[in-house]
Amino acid sequence: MDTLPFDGGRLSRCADDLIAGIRVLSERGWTPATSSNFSMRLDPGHVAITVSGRDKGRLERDDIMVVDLEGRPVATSLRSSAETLLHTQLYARYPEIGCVLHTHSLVQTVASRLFAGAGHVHLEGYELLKAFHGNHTHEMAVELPVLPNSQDMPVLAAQVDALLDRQSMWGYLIDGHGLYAWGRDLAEATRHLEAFEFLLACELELRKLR
Ligand SMILES: CSCCC(=O)C(=O)COP(=O)(O)O
Ligand SMILES: [Zn+2]
Repeated sequence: MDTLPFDGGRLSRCADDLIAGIRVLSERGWTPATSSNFSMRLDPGHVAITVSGRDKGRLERDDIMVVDLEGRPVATSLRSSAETLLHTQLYARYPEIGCVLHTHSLVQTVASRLFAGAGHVHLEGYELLKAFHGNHTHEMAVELPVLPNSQDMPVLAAQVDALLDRQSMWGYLIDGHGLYAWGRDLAEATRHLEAFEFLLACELELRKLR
């Protein structure tokens, strides 16, 4: 019997953790209509990622597969997320990244439309900015980029790479699409995702009141 090029036990543990975390996000309504995709680093060269087209609120172990850092399936005939390249480009670029989360919440999608013209959402003055790794005060600003949407993943990935060449960041919006957020592990990526969601909701509320 051939041996797998990754640790099967680690895959099972990652899949279980990922599925439990995704279920919480899905129960909040952040993964409508099979949207969204999620991944976790297995080892320096392999990533566990959701299979394309699955209902992300009802994932089972078989809905998580393995790809290499170029997004090629490993030891499976399943098709990984259509947006796999947006995950693997982050793992390939930053060895410290351990988890990438992508959701399509109402708040994220509305905000992406509203701020697409500006190209970013300016987040400043919020205590919750301290939720982002490396931030220690509310007296700072975070620019959350908003990229034009595309069905061409290499085009989108090139836009993300160009941004990462200029600024350090923990996430970005795609216009009319959703949010990508990441972190060193599942807990940190989830915290970043939740912080972006909350801060975007604040910005939308402020728009209504002004
Ligand atoms: C039905 S949502 C359209 C695709 C998308 O944006 C998404 O997040 C889910 O795609 P996947 O291939 O990862 O299921
Ligand atoms: Zn998507």
